[in-house]
Amino acid sequence: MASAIIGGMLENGYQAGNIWVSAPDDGHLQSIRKRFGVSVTTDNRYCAQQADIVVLAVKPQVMADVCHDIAPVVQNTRPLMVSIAAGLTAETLDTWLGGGMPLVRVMPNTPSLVGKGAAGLFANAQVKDAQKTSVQSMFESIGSALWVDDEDQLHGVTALSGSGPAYFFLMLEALEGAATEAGIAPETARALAIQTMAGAAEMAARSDDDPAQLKRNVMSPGGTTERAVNTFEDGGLRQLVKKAYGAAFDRSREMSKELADKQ
Ligand SMILES: NC(=O)C1=CN([C@@H]2O[C@H](COP(=O)(O)OP(=O)(O)OC[C@H]3O[C@@H](n4cnc5c(N)ncnc54)[C@H](O)[C@@H]3O)[C@@H](O)[C@H]2O)C=CC1
Ligand SMILES: O=C(O)[C@@H]1CCC=N1
Repeated sequence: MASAIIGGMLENGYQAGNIWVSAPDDGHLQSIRKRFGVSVTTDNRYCAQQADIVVLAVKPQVMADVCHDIAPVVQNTRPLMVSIAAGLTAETLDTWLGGGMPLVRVMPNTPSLVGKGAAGLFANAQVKDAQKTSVQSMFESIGSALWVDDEDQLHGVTALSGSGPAYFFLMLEALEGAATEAGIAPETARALAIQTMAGAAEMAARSDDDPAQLKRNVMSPGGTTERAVNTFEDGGLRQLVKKAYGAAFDRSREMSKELADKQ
């Protein structure tokens, strides 16, 4: 996710010379330096010390250690902290960082890698408007960025756009599999399925009609689509989507509680 953010920022006029990246593996860092021209270090404290904005992009399970390590530095320099970790609340992160920090939580997604990300953002009370604008333009450089007023809504964003790419990849896998079994060459099945998904998404984004109407426009009475859509409905697709969404939502809440207990 960090590489996606850096790539998007550089393509949109941010200067590589203003970006520092820290990670434990020097080999990995050197490939990032070559790819993006950014400055690199294995020292998280040194990295944090350089910054007006510190983006925390590690896995939730290692976040406590990273925050405790940089807390003395950021308490001194007071940069804006941005976390992209799933589940970890602003309060938990702020506690780990020593308290009183301006902090934005972002839930991005992997299509950020191709500039088509969808991110939900939440700012704590310490964040100034100018800082909100800076974070918003960072994430708009890799897709769309929408604020939520209530941090709890980030669970809903995680279950929607954070995890969402996987739901659509699953649909692609299933469609491609069905078409291949019916005799279409695998590469043709994949190409047609991908283009159909991309085309449908583009139409939904551009059209004044809602998805239900766009769906009806494809369903000729007595035709093939009507038969397939009825099969989805009869098979309980809506209930299944609701259940899967709820499972991701509940897991996000559960992770918040588990991680808040970690010191
Ligand atoms: N993968 C996804 O679809 C999404 C991930 N996220 C969040 O983004 C965060 C990162 O996830 P990914 O990019 O998928 O993981 P990743 O494993 O690809 O990246 C984690 C990075 O952290 C670095 N790292 C590990 N230990 C470190 C330490 N002690 N100090 C500094 N850097 C360290 C690693 O070098 C690695 O580059 C997670 O918190 C996750 O919840 C959020 C939205 C979507
Ligand atoms: O699956 C996860 O926990 C992370 C958060 C959203 C996407 N990947």
